[in-house]
Amino acid sequence: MAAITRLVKRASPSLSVSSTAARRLFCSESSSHAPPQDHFHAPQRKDPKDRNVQWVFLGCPGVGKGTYASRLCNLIGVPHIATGDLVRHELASKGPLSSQLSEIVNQGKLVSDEIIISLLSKRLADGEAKGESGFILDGFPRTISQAEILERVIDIDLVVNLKLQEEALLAKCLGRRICNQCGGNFNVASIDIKGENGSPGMFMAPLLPPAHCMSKLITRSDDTEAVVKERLRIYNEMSKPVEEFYRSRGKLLEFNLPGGIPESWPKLLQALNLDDYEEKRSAAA
Ligand SMILES: Nc1ncnc2c1ncn2[C@@H]1O[C@H](COP(=O)(O)OP(=O)(O)O)[C@@H](O)[C@H]1O
Repeated sequence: MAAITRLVKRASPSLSVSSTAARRLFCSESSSHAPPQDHFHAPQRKDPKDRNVQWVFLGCPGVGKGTYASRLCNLIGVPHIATGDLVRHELASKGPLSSQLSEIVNQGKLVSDEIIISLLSKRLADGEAKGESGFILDGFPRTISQAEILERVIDIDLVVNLKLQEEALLAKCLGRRICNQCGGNFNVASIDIKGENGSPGMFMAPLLPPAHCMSKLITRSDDTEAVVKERLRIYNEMSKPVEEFYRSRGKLLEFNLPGGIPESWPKLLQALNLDDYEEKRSAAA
């Protein structure tokens, strides 16, 4: 526990400071035959005191990375950058990549490093132009090669590995709903796992939308049972090793979700040393 506290303190020294914009990554116009890392310009590395946090959220599909990462981003004032959202945005824009992407995503496969890095670089460059500082990355890196490329160009302070009992993951993915008007994320699954043989039970209440979103709910095209199973398989094969990559660098914070948002959110804040963050921030203002 003490080691985790030290890790979190080291990773979030400037949480209460609205720091100046740190230099981020840019998308270069390099040839499509160049190795993926050549799509990044090396950023100027800044002392963590002079910028906001640069965190990564890892975890299986359905674990709730997006939910917790976006709540934390609202709390600490950094952008939530989810590569899945960047891919879906590209798909919806019907741009040159969209037909290629839709086939890959709807089979539950990973998009190539080259495409994902070019989407991420563009997002970071746009953010820098707007004066953003820091981020929480969600869904990237997802392979060892992505982690290595990222490490070459930017400092990651902390990696939060969210974990949930495996039997809940499929149900959580199948229960996901998005409001096609406001873009809000909801979940209609009610999960009630009985504890047995010493393993704890777990209850997760559905996260229902407000009445005005109810008739506008849509399901992601890749949230079908067959595709989710394939995504879970690919996570175990390609993304699980990324946990060890960061564990060996002393950057991994393991967090077992004890239940739904009401049970998990306060505990996550505690684990991140942010439980009294709002009070500290108003005291410092
Ligand atoms: N870092 C990445 N590398 C490769 N493909 C990605 C990456 N991030 C997102 N994708 C693509 O976008 C899809 C949706 O991603 P995401 O919303 O993060 O899904 P999940 O619910 O599986 O975490 C993935 O299945 C994959 O096809």
